[in-house]
Amino acid sequence: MQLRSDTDNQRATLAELGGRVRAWRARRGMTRKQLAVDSGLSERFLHDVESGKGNVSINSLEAAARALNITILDLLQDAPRPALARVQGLVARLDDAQLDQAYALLGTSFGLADAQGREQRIALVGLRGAGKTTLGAQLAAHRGVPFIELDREIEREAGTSMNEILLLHGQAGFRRYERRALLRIAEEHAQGVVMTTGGSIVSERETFDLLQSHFYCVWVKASPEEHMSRVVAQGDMRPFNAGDGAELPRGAVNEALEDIRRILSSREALYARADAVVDTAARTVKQSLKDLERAVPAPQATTLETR
Ligand SMILES: Nc1ncnc2c1ncn2[C@@H]1O[C@H](COP(=O)(O)OP(=O)(O)OP(=O)(O)O)[C@@H](O)[C@H]1O
Ligand SMILES: O=C(O)C1=C[C@@H](O)[C@@H](O)[C@H](O)C1
Ligand SMILES: [Mg+2]
Repeated sequence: MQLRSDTDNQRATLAELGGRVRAWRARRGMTRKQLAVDSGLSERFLHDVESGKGNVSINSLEAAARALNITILDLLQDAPRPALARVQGLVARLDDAQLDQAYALLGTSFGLADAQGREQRIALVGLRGAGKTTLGAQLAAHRGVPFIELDREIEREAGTSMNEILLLHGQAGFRRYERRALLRIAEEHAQGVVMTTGGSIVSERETFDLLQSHFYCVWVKASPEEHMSRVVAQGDMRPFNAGDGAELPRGAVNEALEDIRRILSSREALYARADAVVDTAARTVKQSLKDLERAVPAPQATTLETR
C-alpha cells in the first residue's frame, strides 16, 4: 500500500473543508455571492476555498460559519453522532408492533410527541419548481382548508421581504422568524391547513424537527432538469447561481443545473425524512394532484362538511 505524503494529506484536508463549505451553502440555498456579502469574505476567496485551493485562516472560517449559522466545527468535521447510531442499532432489532411502541415511548419520555392535529396539517417540502404551490393550492381547495405559503408568513412576521430579512438579520434571524411563523400557523390551524415551505427549511435541524412534529410533511420532487425548466419559466433563478433567469447563456444553464444537483444531493437525505414522497417527474399536474391526495391522511369529516 502506498502511504500518502504530507502534501497529499494537506490537499485532501483542504478539499474536504471546501466540500463542506459548498454543501452547507447548498443546503442553506445561499449563492456564493450571498455568502460573500454575509461573511465579509470575497467571492474569489470563497471560490478558492470551495475548490480546495485556499488555505483558510481560523478567522475566515469563523466568518463563513457565522454567516451560515453553524459553528466552525460543522465545517471541520461531518457531525459524528455515535449515540444516534447506537439507538438506531437497537431499534432496528424491534418488530413492527414494538417499533410503534418505541415511537410512542420516546415521544412521551422526551417531550417529542406529535402535536395534536398534526395529520390534518399538511406541509409540502422540496426544491424550487417542484410544484408545491401549484399542487398545494389545489389540495387545499379540495380539502376545504386554508392554503398558506410559509415564506409569505415569514415576511409578515418580520414586516419585510425575504431579501431584506436575510440582509438585515442573516441566516440566524431568518430561521428565528421561520420558526415563529411555523408555530403560529400550527396554533391557528387546528382544523387543518395546507402549507408550502421554502426549499431550505430542512437545513436547520431544530426547525425541521418543529415542522415534522406539527405537520404531516410531503416531499414534492422532480428531476434536476424539470426543476431547472420550471424555474426558468418563472424567470426567477434563486437560489441557483445563474443570474436573473431570462435568456440564460449556455454556460449559466450548465452552472445552474450543477447547482440544482448539488443542492438536491446536499438535502436529499433530509427531504427523505418527510412522511411521504410525491415524485412529479414526467407527470401532469392532474396526475400529481391525485398522487398527492393518495399520499396524505384522509381529511377529517368536520373539514369536509364545511366545503
Ligand atoms: N406534475 C407536476 N406537478 C406540479 N407542477 C408541475 C407538474 N408538471 C409541470 N408542473 C409545472 O411546474 C411549475 C411548478 O411551479 P410551482 O411554483 O408550483 O413550484 P414550487 O415548488 O411552489 O416552487 P417555489 O419553491 O419556487 O415556490 C408550475 O408551472 C407547474 O405548472
Ligand atoms: O431552496 C431554497 O434554498 C430556497 C427556496 C425559496 O423558496 C426561497 O426560500 C429561497 O430562495 C431559498
Ligand atoms: Mg411556490
